[in-house]
Amino acid sequence: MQFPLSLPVNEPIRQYAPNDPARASLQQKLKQMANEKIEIPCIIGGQEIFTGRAFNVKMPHSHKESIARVHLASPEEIQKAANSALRAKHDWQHMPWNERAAIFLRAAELLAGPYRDILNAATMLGQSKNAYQAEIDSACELIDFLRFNAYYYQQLQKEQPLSVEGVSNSLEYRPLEGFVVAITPFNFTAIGGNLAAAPAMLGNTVVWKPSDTQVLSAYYTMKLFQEAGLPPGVINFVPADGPEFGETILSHPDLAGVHFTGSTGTFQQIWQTIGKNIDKYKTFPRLVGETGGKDFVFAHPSADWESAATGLVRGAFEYQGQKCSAASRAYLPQSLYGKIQEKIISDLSTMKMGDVRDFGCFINAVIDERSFKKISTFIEIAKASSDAKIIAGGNSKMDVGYFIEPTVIETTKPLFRTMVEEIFGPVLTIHVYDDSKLDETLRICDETSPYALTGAIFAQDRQAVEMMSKRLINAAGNFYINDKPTGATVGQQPFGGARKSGTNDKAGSHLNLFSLALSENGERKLQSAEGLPLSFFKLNPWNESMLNALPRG
Ligand SMILES: NC(=O)c1ccc[n+]([C@@H]2O[C@H](COP(=O)([O-])OP(=O)(O)OC[C@H]3O[C@@H](n4cnc5c(N)ncnc54)[C@H](O)[C@@H]3O)[C@@H](O)[C@H]2O)c1
Ligand SMILES: N[C@@H](CCC=O)C(=O)O
Repeated sequence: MQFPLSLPVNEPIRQYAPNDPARASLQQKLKQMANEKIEIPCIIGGQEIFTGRAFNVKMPHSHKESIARVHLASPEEIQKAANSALRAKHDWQHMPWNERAAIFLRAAELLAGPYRDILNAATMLGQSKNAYQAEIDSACELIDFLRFNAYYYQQLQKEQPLSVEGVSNSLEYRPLEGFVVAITPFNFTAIGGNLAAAPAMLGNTVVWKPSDTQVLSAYYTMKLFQEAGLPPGVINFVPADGPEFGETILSHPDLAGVHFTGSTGTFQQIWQTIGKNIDKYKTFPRLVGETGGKDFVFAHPSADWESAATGLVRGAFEYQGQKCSAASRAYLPQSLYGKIQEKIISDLSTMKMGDVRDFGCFINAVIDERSFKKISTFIEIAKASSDAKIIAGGNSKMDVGYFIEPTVIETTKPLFRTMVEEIFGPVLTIHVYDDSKLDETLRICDETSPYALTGAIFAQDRQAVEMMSKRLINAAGNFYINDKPTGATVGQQPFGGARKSGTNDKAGSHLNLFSLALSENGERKLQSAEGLPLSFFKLNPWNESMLNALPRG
């Protein structure tokens, strides 16, 4: 590895076009993986533990096919994982930082090479992503997280306080005292890997609980880290029942931090449990949580209607709307609505839905039966209401896989239920506003949902862009201008939201490293002739990011 590190470039995205050899190679890996049924153990202190408390991993798009059996940790293994993290801490923390970073940079190289097909195939089969959606997640985004975080880690160590004559000040960047818990969601393989790897790179040791419905790709991510040379016990891989895991791990006295991504409800539960246990801990655990969203697209009458329609279709329906950033409510002016509606319906009619192994399918399945039923309930609510009508999609079937058509609801009520609640599926609700009611509609958009994750405005009038950006400043952590609200790229659009969307610690930037995984320690040495004693102070610069608005032209 080359140290010092230079600023990385984002990993190029493979397209998997019909005659591309990369496509044939990925198809072969899909075939192989679909035909094997692996046993997935807990990996604690480097040891594989097959607990026998097992369940089958099924493909969401073909739920009669099971591709793995996962062994869940009981409270006993969860405790073991915490103890293993504590045992590994001393040696790991004292390894030179560039040696630790080198392990994760090696993982990035392996993932860009021989592991690419493995992680992409596991993400496609286990989470029902098409090849392109898997590529931007489990290959490119995870590679970027690993490379950029190593670079940011290097850079932030250069952040040192002022020293004046006779006084030498320094900041030491060190891991938290205790262990860190990474609790990760189903929808992004890269988020799972990053939530575990980022604190580890900084010298923390970690207990990682992946989601039940992402465990296949999480397991291969863990194998990748091991192959890259991660010492035993630095990351302990513990598939487990969520609430049981929470109750057990969050009462451990050495809990130092939680690195979480998932729903708002789960994060609130974690926070409450930590509050309840606050007297038990040796330190105040750091809490970093990126959570739910009800992301909007707002078109101004000056908008380029074609861009707005494309932004809506891609923003709402890529990966079946199961991105926390997915557009799920839209405010469109009456003057443009006819043309936008026509293009949305026409674009959707070209999108094939089906199995991920058919590379022609843009739309695949939603993650599981629970999700299928929840999303279908929202569609039924719209069908039954006189305040709403379905203008595209609306059908679903689960005989083979959990398939829900991309569905567009139009409502006359801006506070209709599907405009307010997170659905996390392929459902977009549109409210058409009278052009003269722009001001009132902006207020409604800002006040409708408890979340503030992503949002996009479409406008060509520069004064309108300025005015709308100001009016919606607290409504989104990632704010897009003339672009869809999804697809943040590491290093380019640090990602995270405020209000009920999380602690806004901006994954994919140095701010995330400051926020969770570092503790800082400043020292002032007075070296006067009188021989004044050493004194000591602490700095606390880990405030929430100020990056609320990240305009992109
Ligand atoms: N803001 C972001 O960056 C971001 C990114 C991805 C997903 N999300 C959000 O995640 C949600 C979808 O993911 P999900 O369905 O996997 O979320 P989830 O909240 O159901 O699960 C997340 C993780 O928490 C675990 N868990 C559940 N109950 C727990 C408990 N009581 N204690 C400890 N752990 C517990 C789960 O097993 C899983 O590993 C959506 O709300 C989406 O908006 C947000
Ligand atoms: N970072 C991703 C969303 C992650 C949440 O699911 C995006 O910007 O689309």
